[in-house]
Amino acid sequence: MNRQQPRFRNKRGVVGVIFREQKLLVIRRSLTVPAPGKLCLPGGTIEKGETEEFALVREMQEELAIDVSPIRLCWRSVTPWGTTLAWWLASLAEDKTPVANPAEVSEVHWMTRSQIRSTSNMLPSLPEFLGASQSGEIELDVAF
Ligand SMILES: Nc1nc2c([nH]c(=O)n2[C@H]2C[C@H](O)[C@@H](COP(=O)(O)OP(=O)(O)OP(=O)(O)O)O2)c(=O)[nH]1
Repeated sequence: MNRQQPRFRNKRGVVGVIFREQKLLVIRRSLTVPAPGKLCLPGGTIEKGETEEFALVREMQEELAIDVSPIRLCWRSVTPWGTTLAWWLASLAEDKTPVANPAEVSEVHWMTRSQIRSTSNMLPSLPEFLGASQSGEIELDVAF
């Protein structure tokens, strides 16, 4: 048979790393999306043809109704299910308040490292991110 193998392409995601007063913007996923109720950072799938920065800005708008400015990529990781994630530092104007889009997000919090550590039910990438930033593998622009 002369049929081409379908080309396997892993899903790609982008994650927003956004600080305010040395606290990290964290969300809890809604009950109607994959990984319902898990704590994680805001983000989502990079659509075909999008740059990472464009997907970042779009996802922050969709999930939290905020306009963020991408600063720089700070980490790349791969989930246990094969999604590659681009973690982008981004800034948010001080007078802007994230508002959860309930279709995707059930809670929004600004959290310290220890507050996140003492919370349960999170995506595995979140403690991995904390560990990598603590070990110096990830360089952040704030004390966290
Ligand atoms: N948003 C987000 N996704 C994460 C994190 N860690 C992690 O492994 N993921 C995974 C879960 C999904 O497999 C993938 C994309 O996230 P998602 O579930 O929010 O996006 P989605 O596919 O529903 O796409 P979309 O509708 O939001 O565009 O990345 C994280 O901290 N934040």
